[in-house]
Amino acid sequence: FLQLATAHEIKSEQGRAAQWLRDANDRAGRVYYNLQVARWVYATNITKFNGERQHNASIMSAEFDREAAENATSFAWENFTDSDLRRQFRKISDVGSAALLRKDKAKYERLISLVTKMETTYSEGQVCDKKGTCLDLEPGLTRLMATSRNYSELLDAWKGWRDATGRKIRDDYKEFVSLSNEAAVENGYRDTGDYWRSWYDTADFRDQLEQLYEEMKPLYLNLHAYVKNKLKAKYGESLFPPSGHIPAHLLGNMWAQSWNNIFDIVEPFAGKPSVDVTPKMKELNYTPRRMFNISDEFFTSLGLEAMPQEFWDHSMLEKPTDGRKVVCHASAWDFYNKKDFRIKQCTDITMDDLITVHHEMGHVEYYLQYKEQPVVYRRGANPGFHEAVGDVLALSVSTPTHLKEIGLLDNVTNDNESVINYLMSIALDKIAFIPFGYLMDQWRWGVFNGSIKFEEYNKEWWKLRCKYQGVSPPIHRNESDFDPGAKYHIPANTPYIRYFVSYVLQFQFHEALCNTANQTGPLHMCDIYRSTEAGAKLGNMLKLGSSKPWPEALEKVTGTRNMSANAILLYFKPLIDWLKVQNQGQTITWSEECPIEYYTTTSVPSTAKPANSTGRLHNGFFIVA
Ligand SMILES: CC(=O)N[C@@H](CC(=O)O)C(=O)NC[C@H](CC1(C(=O)N[C@@H](Cc2ccc(O)cc2)C(=O)O)CCCC1)C(=O)O
Ligand SMILES: [Zn+2]
Repeated sequence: FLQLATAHEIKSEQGRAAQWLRDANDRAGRVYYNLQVARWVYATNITKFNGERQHNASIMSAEFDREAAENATSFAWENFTDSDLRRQFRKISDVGSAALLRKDKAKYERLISLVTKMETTYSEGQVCDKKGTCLDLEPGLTRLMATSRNYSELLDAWKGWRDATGRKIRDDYKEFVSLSNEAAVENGYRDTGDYWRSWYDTADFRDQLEQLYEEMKPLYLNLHAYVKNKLKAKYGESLFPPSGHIPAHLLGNMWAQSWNNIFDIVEPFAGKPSVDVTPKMKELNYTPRRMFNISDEFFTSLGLEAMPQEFWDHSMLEKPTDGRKVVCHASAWDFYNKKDFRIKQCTDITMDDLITVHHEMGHVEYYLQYKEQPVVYRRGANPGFHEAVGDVLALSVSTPTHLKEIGLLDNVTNDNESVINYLMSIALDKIAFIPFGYLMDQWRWGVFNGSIKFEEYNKEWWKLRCKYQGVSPPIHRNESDFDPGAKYHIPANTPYIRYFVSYVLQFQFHEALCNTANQTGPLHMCDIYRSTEAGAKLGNMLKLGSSKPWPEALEKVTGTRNMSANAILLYFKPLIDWLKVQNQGQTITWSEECPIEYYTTTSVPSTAKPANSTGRLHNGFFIVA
């Protein structure tokens, strides 16, 4: 047919196809708007009724996607000469899990019901003490993990959270995996992980990730060794397994994924102006609204879009006090009508949450910048780009000079010791995260491709946690536990490698924008505040959405088409050198296997007791006195 077709016929078919696409994009906008509204109503008011409404909206949206993909096949789009039409058709033809709808509607309904059920179990999770006082994850358990310095109190919260969430969704997750894989195969992929990686459109993606991890590993090993020594001094050597791992509940965070909350324990040089502005925020009676205004003002100082009035009118910036159950895990929302954009966050008055505010607002800025694109292109260049935007600005906001400028620091000293203190505070967030950001989807891809069996979900999770993060479970674990399920993104089925990619990209963007802003000092002191040139460079990339391959978007900002760890290593260079001196003569690695015996059954012999321990280590367990 094509050989015979004249250029004229192809041209007229492309004309018809372009018209069909415009119409399909318009209809998609309306369908997705209704889906987002239903999801928002449920996330901000968890009730049975709202859950059913959300479920039905998800079915409608999936039906639309499937039908649009079906109609797209009536065009010979693979042979179009117009590469943009081809790109739009390729994206419309990829329906994701909605492919299962075509094969078996009941299975698709089960798939989305399982995700809603797991995410709801997670969001309703609580830990109650003997007196019946119950703590939610936000703010109660998060504050406890950040501020408690009591080994067994931390352990109770750590174990309690896992009992209240992971353990409860273990079987649901197993069923979810098989349905999700069935959908992926129906959509033309080997398994769900294969589908998720396709969004990066990079042939050797896993090799590139491994390479980036290896380049950053020395920095992590040195930080881990230094922090472990400080924690041993604090809690006592005997509570640390001889294998070299750090018990996972001592790092100031429920998942040991960022360690900034234990800065006071690891601070290199005492007596310097504090880099933790949380006390100052409380002293100045900061409100969530003020935190969001600070972030909004940073974006507009760059010449980027301000949050529209609808954002301020309809966002949920605080945890409701009217008894409503909500999904507190922060999130940013595009309603695909070019007008409604929101953030839902149970904002706490902390530096951590000020960073999160910038992170979420970064998502909304991306939505605002690409809102004129066809709906199929209203995505990040790749998911890592979407996660990097807010964090890039937060790197500037976190500098002592910027914090002083906005009144959160009284005085700034930039002698060498202050610089080390500052870099340590940022490394506890950014470097500590690297192995966690890497291992989350290593585990999930293994589950999806079948190399990690259901009977070993938890064992394989802890093998990765021990190998990459060098943290170990502070209490015996078995296969009734499902510790991955205690991390939001697993029950909520949100992919995670995007954050690892973002932590690499955000330093590449930071370096490039600092050059554009003529910031000539060291990279870690750069603040792009008020640089409209930097803002224009960033904005022009954000406007692309996913309309171009991500290396092209990266090149527009940084001049290179490849991810590179050079920028993050440059940023932390003074700290790396300092840590190497601190760790001289020390072993900075740990034994690969976990310092804990596995009970492959689903119960644990009575001999192994929870560790409210004397600290004596007995075949991997802390035994009762
Ligand atoms: C409708 C919808 O779902 N929208 C998407 C956005 C989109 O795709 O358009 C969305 O809002 N996702 C929520 C998710 C929330 C957070 C998260 O989960 N962060 C990771 C890792 C991390 C931690 C610290 C940090 O500074 C940066 C990353 C974690 O907490 O483990 C919680 C706190 C920060 C970001 C997010 O914003 O990425
Ligand atoms: Zn994000």
